[in-house]
Formats: sequence, structure tokens, C-alpha cells
Amino acid sequence: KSSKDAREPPVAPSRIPFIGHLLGMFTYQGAYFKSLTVLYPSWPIFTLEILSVKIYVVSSPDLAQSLLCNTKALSFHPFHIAFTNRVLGARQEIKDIVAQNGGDNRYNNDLHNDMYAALALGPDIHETNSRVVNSLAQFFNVICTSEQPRHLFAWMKNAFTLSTAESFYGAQNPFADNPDFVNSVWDFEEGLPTLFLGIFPRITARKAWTARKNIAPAFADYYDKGLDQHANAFIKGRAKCGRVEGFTNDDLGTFEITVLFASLTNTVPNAFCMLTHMLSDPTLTSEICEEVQRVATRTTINGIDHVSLDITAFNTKCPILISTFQETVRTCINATPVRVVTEDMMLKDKYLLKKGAIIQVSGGSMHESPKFWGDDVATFNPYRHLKTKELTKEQRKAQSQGLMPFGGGKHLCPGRHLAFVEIVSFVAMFVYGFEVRMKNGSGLVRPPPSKKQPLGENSKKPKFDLEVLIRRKEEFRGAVFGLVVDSSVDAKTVSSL
Ligand code: HEM
Repeated sequence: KSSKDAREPPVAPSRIPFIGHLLGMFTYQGAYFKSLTVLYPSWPIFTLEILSVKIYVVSSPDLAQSLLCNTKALSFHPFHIAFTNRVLGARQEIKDIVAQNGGDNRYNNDLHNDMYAALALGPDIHETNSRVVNSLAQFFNVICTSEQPRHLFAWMKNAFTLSTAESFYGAQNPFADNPDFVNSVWDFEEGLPTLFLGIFPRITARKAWTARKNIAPAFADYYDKGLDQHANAFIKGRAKCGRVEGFTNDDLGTFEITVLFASLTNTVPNAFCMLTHMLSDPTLTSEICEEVQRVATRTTINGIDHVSLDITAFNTKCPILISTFQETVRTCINATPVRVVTEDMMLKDKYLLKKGAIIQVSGGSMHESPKFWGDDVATFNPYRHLKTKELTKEQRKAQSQGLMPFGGGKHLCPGRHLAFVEIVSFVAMFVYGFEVRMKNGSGLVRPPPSKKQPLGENSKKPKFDLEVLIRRKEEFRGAVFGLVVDSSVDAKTVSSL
């Protein structure tokens, strides 16, 4: 019998009592909450009853923001603690530190503050951005004017993983010595839900378990050698917070896989989605190429031709590029931020939310709702977010609230600035300097359909990889590509393209 108070959000019925929604979640995974919001369009929030657990699914941006900003009655800590306990393989003393006081403790709070400061707009992120994009440029610089075959998604995973590792940890990082670790990050992500279940993980989540087992000691060794002196502020801050609590280098190594996992498993699928959509449309490709030309400079230094893109000018000079990025995160991201209700609360004086229930915000329902985006919501429209587009004030407001790729409130993704810079720089450099076609036949690149999105993953991944041929444009033969992060450097360049 339902223990529901009449003031709680309405209950979404299920054909099989008690476990129907659980089966739905297992079957449809990441798409399940969104599919329910389509069935009940007039409910901005509703309840799923699964045995003794209640889940409140939220599809209204207004209610979602209000909930995600409420740190008094809602908490993310239980998930953070469960993650540390079940997924990372940390020793008991470390689990206890993370779980102390229900998660509201010095370690978690310092880590949170330090991480947000290091990744916020300012000098620290500026340095990280500069390191990562120039490392990404090296993957372009080895491409010559004759066609080279690549599996596009795999190539991008490799480029982004190694560049991020170098930018975060310095040139002497464990990934530089063990290129196999690139796959480990993705194996870890794939096996994460099974690791989370904790049932004989060594067997049931073999690849993820092995990935974790291999990466942790390599990072312990990195800390033993003091190589973290070359790390960025984000990594240094994390290590400092751990050491204050007595973490050893082995303990620090245990946590490191989460850094790369958090920073890559969304960035790469979004970069791939943006790039393939752009390449599938020759008009769009040439429009963006023209925009990128406005931020490009070409100089000769010691007889070497340098082409650099000023990424700080993307926002002002490349409106279609930026709009395409926004359309990418709208269509590629179906995030479901999750919280636990820690005390009974009234939401907007209307809905009673009971202690112990789980909140599940359905980002996908907002991103895919015709209410916010119009009848062409299912189409990838790169011009949709142009500021010049005629929209009423209400439509503009609804769209800005309905775009929630990075969550919200206290846990709003701290890596969103970095993700933007990485994705847009990569795509801009690609379409500006290089040409690509499918390996079989001369057809245009077509974005592959998405594979089923596992529950808990934020970004949709391609169902299959694309075999392509990439070559450098003839006009850039022999040139070295780079990215300028600070526009003042631009003043030193000699000639404009
Ligand atoms: C397109 C790329 C990305 C997407 C779509 C994305 C999405 C998200 C989302 C939805 C959340 C949860 C927010 C919430 O619960 O309210 C999150 C949290 C987080 N993200 Fe990202 N993210 C991206 C890139 C990055 C990058 C590059 C980093 C690099 C450091 C990063 C680090 C984190 C961390 C550490 C958290 C947890 C924050 C906390 O616990 O308070 N993310 N991200």
C-alpha cells in the first residue's frame, strides 16, 4: 500500500506494482525518466514508488533549479560516500574520513572549495586551458597533406585523454608512460554501474576493476616521485586536501581515476557529436571556417610557419561556432543530477518532499521538449541559439532555463569552462586546418546514432565509430598549429590571415 501524503507529487502508475519502474529503469536506462515525462507532460514533478523507495522525477527547469540550490534539505553526500565505498577500493580509514558526519566534514568541504576555485574563471584555469589546447594541437601537427586513416572517436579519445593528463599532471604523468591507460578510463566508466553494485566486482566488472587496479599504483608512484610539483592547481589542491587528513601517496593514487573519468567521459562524446554534425553539413563547415579565420593569425618565426587561433575571441567573433556548441550540449547531454532529501520540505509551497526520497532531475526532458524548443526539437539545428534569432522574451527565458547540461546549484559542473574551451578549440582547429571524408566511398561524414545511454551517464555516445581519412589542407603544408589563450599575445603576431 502506498505511504503517500496527498501533498506529495502525483504518483506515476506502473503496470507491475512495486517493481515496475525498477524494471523500466533497467530496460530503458538513461531514457526512462525522460520517457515518463513525455507520458505525463502536465506534471512538473512526479513520484515513482519502488518497493520502499521513493523517487521524485523533476522535469520543470524552475523546480529543478530551486531543488539543486537547496543544500539545507537536499544532499549529494550519500552518493559521494557510496561512490568512495563501493567504486574506488579505498582503505577503511579513508572511507571513514569521507563519510564522517554524513559527508559534511572538513575533507569534503575543503576539496569542494579548492576544486571550484581551481576550475573557476581566473589565472588557474587559464593555465590549464593553455596547457590542454596546446597539447591537443600536437595531435593535429602530425597530420600531413596526404590522407591518413583514423577511427575518429578512438582517435579523439586518445588525443583528449593524453592532453588532459598532460595538462593536469604535467608532462611526466603515468599516461605518458602507459598509453594503454587511455582505454582504462573508458573501461572504468563502462563498468561503473556494476562496480557500484559491489557483487564480486573482480569478476562481474572485470575490465573496470582491472583499470582501477592498474592506474592507482601508477599514480602512487607519480606522487612518490614528487612529480605533482608540475601538476595544475586542481590536482595540487586535491592532493593538499588529502594530505591534511593523512592520505598516503597510495591513497591519493586510489582516487585519481575519478579525475580523468569526470573530465573526459563527457567532453569527448560532445566534441565528437559537434564535429560530426558540423562535417555532415558543408555549408555549416564553410561558415564556421570563415568565422575561425577571424580569430586566426599566421606568423613566421625562425623560418617556421605558425598558425594560431585566439580562443578568447571565439565568443565575440564566432557566433555560429558558439551556437553549434550550445546545440551540441542540448542534443548530446541527458544529465540526471541526483540528490537525497535529508528532511521533509515543501517545494514552492506546493509539493511535500519526504525525507529519504531521491530526487532525479531529468535534464533530457528539458532538452528534448517542444515546449521550450519548438516543433523542430528533434533536429540538430546549429543556428538555434544565435542571439540574432527572433524570439519573444518568454521564449528566450524558457530556452535559457531549459538548457541544463551541467546540472546546477552547489554541484554545478566545475569543469564546464574547461570543457567548453577543449571542445570548441578542437572542433575549430579541425574544420579550419583539415579535411576529412569517410574511408569507404567519398561520402560526407554522417553522425552515427547514439547507443543506449546507461543510467547515470550524462552524455550520449556514438553507437559505432567512423573510419575516416583525414588530411591537412594544402594551404597549411608545413605549418605548426597552436592556440592562443590570452588575446594580448595576439598583438605580437605579425600578419593576419
Ligand atoms: C561536456 C562536458 C561535461 C559535462 C556534460 C559535465 C556534466 C556534469 C554534470 C551534469 C555534473 C553533476 C552536476 C549536479 O549534480 O548538479 C558534473 C559534475 C562534475 N563535473 Fe562535469 N561535466 C563535463 C566536463 C567536466 C570536466 C572537463 C571536468 C574536469 C575537471 C568535470 C568535473 C566535474 C566534477 C569534479 C563534478 C562533481 C562536482 C561536485 O561533486 O560538486 N566535468 N558534471
